Amino acid sequence: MADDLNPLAAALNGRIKRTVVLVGLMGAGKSCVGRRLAARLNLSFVDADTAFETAAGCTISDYFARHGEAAFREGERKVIARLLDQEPMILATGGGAFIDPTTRARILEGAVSVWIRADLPLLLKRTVGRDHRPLLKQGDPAEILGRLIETRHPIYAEADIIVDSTDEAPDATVGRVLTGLADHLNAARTAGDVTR
Ligand SMILES: Nc1ncnc2c1ncn2[C@@H]1O[C@H](COP(=O)(O)OP(=O)(O)O)[C@@H](O)[C@H]1O
Ligand SMILES: O=C(O)C1=C[C@@H](OP(=O)(O)O)[C@@H](O)[C@H](O)C1
Ligand SMILES: [Mg+2]
Repeated sequence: MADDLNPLAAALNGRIKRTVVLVGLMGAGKSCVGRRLAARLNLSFVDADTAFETAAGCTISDYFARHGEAAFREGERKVIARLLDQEPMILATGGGAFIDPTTRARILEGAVSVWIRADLPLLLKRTVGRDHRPLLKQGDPAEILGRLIETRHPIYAEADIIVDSTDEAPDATVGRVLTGLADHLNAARTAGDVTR
């Protein structure tokens, strides 16, 4: 129930000193959960994909078609570096952002990272019929996502916090992120890390 989240969010009031970066595969729910999480924590929400599209003046699909994936990755890296220099916020990244070694190093050094983890059936269910993800149009989405699970999951596992997204309402995942953040900050405090 949504109201159960209030005490969890209240316990984090004033304790978020670094941007919280959501990572994970397409369809995991980073954008959806990130927006709700930000509202709960009274922090601003930015979706790195939207920020990229604003900077580029076109959709990610159009950008891929015109300039290719490598150019997108370069722009994505710059957009996220700029966002990480701003005041703490909730930042939903696109699924490939944390895979870039430079972006990953910056996130691990200066932010709190949360992997929103979901299994293949759920990722498929949430991405089917949506046509704004160019990578999923390059073949069979199940095969593509299956391959990305193999290559990317070990990298997402480097995140500070791991939260499972299940076939429940988005607020169930928001609650797990809030709990994960509280545990993470408590552990950092116990370890004497006052920067977190
Ligand atoms: N429990 C849930 N958590 C997150 N997203 C959900 C959930 N249930 C349905 N969705 C839907 O799944 C779709 C994909 O989510 P999105 O946030 O765009 O994923 P991502 O940004 O990780 O690619 C959205 O349409 C969202 O509304
Ligand atoms: O996984 C990826 O490489 C991508 C994920 C997308 O974002 P979402 O994960 O929010 O769908 C978007 O950045 C682009 O289509 C590439
Ligand atoms: Mg997204």
